[in-house]
Amino acid sequence: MFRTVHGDASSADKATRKVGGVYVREPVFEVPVWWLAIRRFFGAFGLLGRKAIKHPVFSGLLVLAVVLRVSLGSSAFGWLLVGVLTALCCWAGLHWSSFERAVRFPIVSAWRRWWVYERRWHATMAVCGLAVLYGDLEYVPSLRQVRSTRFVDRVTVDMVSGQVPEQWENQAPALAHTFGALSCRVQVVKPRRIALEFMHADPLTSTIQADQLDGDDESHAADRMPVNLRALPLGVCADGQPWTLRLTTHVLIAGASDAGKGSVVWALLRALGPAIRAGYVAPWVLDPKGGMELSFGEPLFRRFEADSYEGMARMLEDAADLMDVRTRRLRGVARQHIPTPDEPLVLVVVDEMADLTAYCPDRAIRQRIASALSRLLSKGRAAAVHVVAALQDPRKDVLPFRDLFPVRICLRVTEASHVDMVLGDGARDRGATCDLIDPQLAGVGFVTMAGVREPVRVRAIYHSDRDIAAMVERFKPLVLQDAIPIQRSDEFDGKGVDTL
Ligand SMILES: Nc1ncnc2c1ncn2[C@@H]1O[C@H](COP(=O)(O)OP(=O)(O)OP(=O)(O)O)[C@@H](O)[C@H]1O
Repeated sequence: MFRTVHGDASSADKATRKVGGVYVREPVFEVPVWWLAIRRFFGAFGLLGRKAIKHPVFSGLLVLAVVLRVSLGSSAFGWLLVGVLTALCCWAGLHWSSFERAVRFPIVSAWRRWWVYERRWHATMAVCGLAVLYGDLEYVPSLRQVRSTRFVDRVTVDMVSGQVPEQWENQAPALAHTFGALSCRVQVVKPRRIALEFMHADPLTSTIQADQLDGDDESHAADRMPVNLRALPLGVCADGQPWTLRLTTHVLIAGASDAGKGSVVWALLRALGPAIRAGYVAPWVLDPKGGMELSFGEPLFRRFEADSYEGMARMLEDAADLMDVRTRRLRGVARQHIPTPDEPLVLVVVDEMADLTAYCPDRAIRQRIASALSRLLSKGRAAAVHVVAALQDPRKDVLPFRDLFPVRICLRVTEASHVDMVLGDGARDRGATCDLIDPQLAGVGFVTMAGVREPVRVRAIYHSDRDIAAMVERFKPLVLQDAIPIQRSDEFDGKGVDTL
């Protein structure tokens, strides 16, 4: 292999290097200075050319500007520039979000790539032990792409051979500090490629207002579900993107007192608002805390029980029976019940689950509740009978069925051990530090999301009493349907139906 060596290094001693434990003396050629100058000159052109190809939009605009300047002359070109700037300002004023996506973010990305990352890349990789030495050559992970948004820089990196994402996860705090970010998260894009998400501003420190994510589209056709159950907007993720929930199964919301569990429930009810109004979703609500939290929303609910444990046990049994009836009807016909106004999705909302499963003083009722809940949680999904339960204490003796909730949201908890109980083993080690959430940040928590290895930090929309009153007025059902026909599962004979 030939290397360029300079000055003193051209002496025979310095041209000696160690390869695989053996010292090798390489040949040294004397090269005239004029040849080196020519090589440098053309080398610089080559570099420029490569940069131009790498950034085609920027180089295209530059070429266009030069061509226009030459063909139009300076004053016409000046007016053209003023026109373009005015058009950009109008665009920004009229539709800021599209302007940000198309103009601001690409410019910010290019700037941050150069100023924040590229300048310090090599040194940072070396200092953090992410550059690999092989023989006397140093292999540095290559920085492929930087995409900046308002809160996050997503830096795509090709790892060098022999590296695994865990090495980068171990260095994530050091990388965050070096590049001046609040945190760094490592995501695997594909084998050998990862994305580092540097959060440089936290969108979750301010309260998310009810109208901030108001994407309700009430112009849907009357003959289909007016909301997307696979992406119900509940709040904002730490990268500034909307936090959406897939309501195709049961959901557990865990968090200490005042952690903001109520705000998640209200955000969910609001996201379902158009479907509640049109009758596609029927909330059956149990508020064992005496109706303090959820009674405001009573006009939205098909059934509401806040006073008696007996009534709550009865409601859960009814839901389980309804589920059984639907399951029998679906057998051999379909694998999933499609909600309609006549056969709506039943959303069983329980404000404090421990009140029913652990603190209810009547043992017989507790057993009825446990039996109905375990039936619902093990089978309710296909029959579109979903349970959404809030819970303060996630220990197994308080909620023995917590593993039957496929979707789990963990807000602030009082003990580190609670995090893995809610989100699953290893969730806290992967970054879900729910026990460290600032008590001032009610509604902030972590969720696991499909396709993302690490738990995602989120904050729920906050609904004030006035927002809730407006929501109730806006989404109360158009037709008062106070009954869902139910056949008791133990009496099912395929004939008549009871009506509750
Ligand atoms: N998403 C949020 N954003 C901002 N503030 C919030 C949010 N959620 C709740 N809060 C604030 O925290 C307080 C407690 O919230 P909430 O009643 O929802 O908590 P909780 O977890 O249901 O408590 P508990 O279990 O004691 O009923 C609210 O009164 C409100 O002031």
